Amino acid sequence: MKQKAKILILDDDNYVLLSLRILLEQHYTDVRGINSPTQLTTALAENEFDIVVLDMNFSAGDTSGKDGLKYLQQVKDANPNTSILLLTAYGEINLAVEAMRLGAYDFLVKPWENEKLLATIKTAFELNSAAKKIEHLETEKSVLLQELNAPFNEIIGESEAIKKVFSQIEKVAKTQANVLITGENGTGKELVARAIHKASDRANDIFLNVDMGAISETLFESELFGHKKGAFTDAKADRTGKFEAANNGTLFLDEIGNLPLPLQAKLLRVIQDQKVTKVGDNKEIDLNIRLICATNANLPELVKTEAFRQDLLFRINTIEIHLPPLRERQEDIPVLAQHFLNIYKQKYKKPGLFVADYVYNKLQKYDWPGNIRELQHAIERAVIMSDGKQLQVSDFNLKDTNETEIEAVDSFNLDQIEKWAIESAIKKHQGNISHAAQELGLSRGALYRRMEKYDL
Ligand SMILES: Nc1ncnc2c1ncn2[C@@H]1O[C@H](COP(=O)(O)OP(=O)(O)OP(=O)(O)O)[C@@H](O)[C@H]1O
Repeated sequence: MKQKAKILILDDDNYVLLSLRILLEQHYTDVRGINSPTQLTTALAENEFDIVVLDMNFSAGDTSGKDGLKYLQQVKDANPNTSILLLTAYGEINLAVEAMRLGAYDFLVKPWENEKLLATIKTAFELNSAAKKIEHLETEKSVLLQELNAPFNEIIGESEAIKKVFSQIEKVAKTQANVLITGENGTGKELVARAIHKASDRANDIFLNVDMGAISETLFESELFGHKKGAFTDAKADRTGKFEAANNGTLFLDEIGNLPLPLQAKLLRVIQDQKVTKVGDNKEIDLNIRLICATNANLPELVKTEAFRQDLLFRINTIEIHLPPLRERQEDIPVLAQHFLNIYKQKYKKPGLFVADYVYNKLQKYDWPGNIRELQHAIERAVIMSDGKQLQVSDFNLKDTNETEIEAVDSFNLDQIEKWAIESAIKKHQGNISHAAQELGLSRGALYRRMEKYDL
């Protein structure tokens, strides 16, 4: 079968042109010939050639090869990815060197041997295709990296706690230190790991996330270290392990506290040696990996009960970054809520939606056991379910606090009674301020002023 390739031959000898075309057309789908350099500009403008076969000498009697070098440059300028094969009757080595320096793929002396010419063109074409594939993968990679940098990868927060985390990220990113990120589920541990990677010298390499809790004990070595075909019954082909795949980049081992003790020993060895060996192989692969681990467990406590190896803990926690739960950084709740609201307003095409201050107050009082992930989901759900312009507390479907009954007043303090009446009216009308104001006999503005006064 013919190879799908576009080849151009430029030679002022019509006999050479014809024989080359007949030869190459047997192997390639699109072969064109031109016998004058004056046709070169148009040919290059109209086509993207994979290969150009170029004569070196055009003006009769000129053997300096200068013409060939000039046209070589023209082809390169038109498309730097085209492979150029030069032909000359006078095989001068210094001319060949000069041509290669200017970017020619190879150089053949006339009269050529057909087999050699075909072999040269075949290799040039294969290299050219590989280069295109790499270029394509590079583009794909940069698109993926851009996606990773999308809104969900921005760390939002204004609290002292998150400012401390920002400063820790900045200090640690450029080093090679192993980092342990601790915090409850949904506090942003993975986000912080990605931020360290993005700010490190490895930013243009891979960030590979492995959930240690999700890997079965039997497949652990094969998944992490890889295996050779035939290493065990199900090993039908060679497999690259996560460590090898993350080489030169950052490996993020999430839920490291869930790793059973025997596997901790295996992991420790690889981290210590910075080398990995595939199951069923005896070749060692050198590793150059930035390791970031995360856990929601208290590892020192697990060390005390001998559920986690102390030596492994020392290896992974050169620097420790702790993410406090959201309930301990309430100042972040309104900015985070606003951030997610902006994202979901756009996603669900509800541009006018907003959240009143008193709703933010409620969100701040809720304890968010699922942390930022729970807040994010609550906002998404609220945006989907809302039909008006304003999100109400009831849209958030908050467990506990939303259902909490407003305690009845047990005093005759007028302020307390007024606060109670306002809270009750708002609750009765499910956060609809106009209706609550009407019931209370107040204007909307007056009700807002009182809500502010009582911090509702
Ligand atoms: N400070 C923040 N700013 C913006 N988004 C955040 C922030 N922290 C967390 N998120 C978002 O909350 C969600 C949960 O974060 P992430 O997965 O990083 O948490 P985690 O601690 O790794 O959770 P788990 O322990 O369950 O794996 C993600 O969608 C993340 O983008």
